[in-house]
Amino acid sequence: MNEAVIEARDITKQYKDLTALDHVDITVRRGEIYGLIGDNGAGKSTFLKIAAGQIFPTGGYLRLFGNEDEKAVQKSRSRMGAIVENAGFFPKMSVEKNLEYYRIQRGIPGKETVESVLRTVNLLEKRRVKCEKLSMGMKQRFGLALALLGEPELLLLDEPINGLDPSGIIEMRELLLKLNQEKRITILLSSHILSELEQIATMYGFLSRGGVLEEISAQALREKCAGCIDLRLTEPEKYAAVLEKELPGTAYQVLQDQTIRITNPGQESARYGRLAYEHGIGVQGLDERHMSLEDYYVNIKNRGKL
Ligand SMILES: Nc1ncnc2c1ncn2[C@@H]1O[C@H](COP(=O)(O)OP(=O)(O)OP(=O)(O)O)[C@@H](O)[C@H]1O
Repeated sequence: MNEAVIEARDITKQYKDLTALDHVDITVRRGEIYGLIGDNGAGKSTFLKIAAGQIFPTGGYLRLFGNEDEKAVQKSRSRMGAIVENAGFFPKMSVEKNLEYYRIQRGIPGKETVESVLRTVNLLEKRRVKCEKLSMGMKQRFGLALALLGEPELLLLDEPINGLDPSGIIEMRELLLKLNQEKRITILLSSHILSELEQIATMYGFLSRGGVLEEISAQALREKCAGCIDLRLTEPEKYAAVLEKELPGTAYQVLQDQTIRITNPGQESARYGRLAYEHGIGVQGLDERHMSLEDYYVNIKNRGKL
């Protein structure tokens, strides 16, 4: 297992009487693309801001690149790049001049750095364009260029695909994959667009109302979502009992709408239907499906509410 680059333990953030984060444990390991998932107000941005050092937790601690001591944590932030707030820039200044300004301000050596990051994010030909003239997608990539200035090992990105059109989304997805795979940059990002996240993330953290519901690797999640069969039945409770007796060990959930969901079915779907008929239970519908990240999220969120 790769070393942890972020270890958040028991992190709490209190804003007067509002608890934005409540004893949160999150571990991000080197090489991962870690997707933070949660509804509006779940605490994603708050966590990213704490990791980026823009705000401080009211409880718990954060270990960065193995450092826990306050000063060492602060120092190790030079190894990360972040777009957490909207990337600040001087609207009337060109893309290149803006980046050059930030390079100098942050004490990053090498005049060629600006050209190199512009090439990485595919903005080299827009170098002389004023920032205010950039499209939304270009602004997002400009923000990424800013975050990449210090050659970070870790990127923190809050909603990097928010507001992008379909081609902007594809471009950003390919860019993030390239940074992760070719430059070996670990990425922690939040997104509401689960179908997008599903295409790049290797690890997920589900946040709800300031707490972590679950951390799970993309591989484990794929296995869990490998397939399921939804059976709509006249007597779901009776069927559950039959299932436990006839096919012990079958993983199932009783859903609303008279439905039983069998996860990771070990049998052909017809076998589950036959089992109902054999016990006098009517089958009103049988639907074989794969769970998406979105389905999974809805499921664990509902479980969290119980
Ligand atoms: N500076 C602040 N002062 C007071 N409350 C705040 C502040 N910043 C955030 N909050 C509150 O903390 C909670 C978590 O907010 P946060 O922005 O972290 O959520 P989020 O998961 O990023 O949501 P979104 O998806 O809408 O960006 C919310 O209830 C929010 O209103």
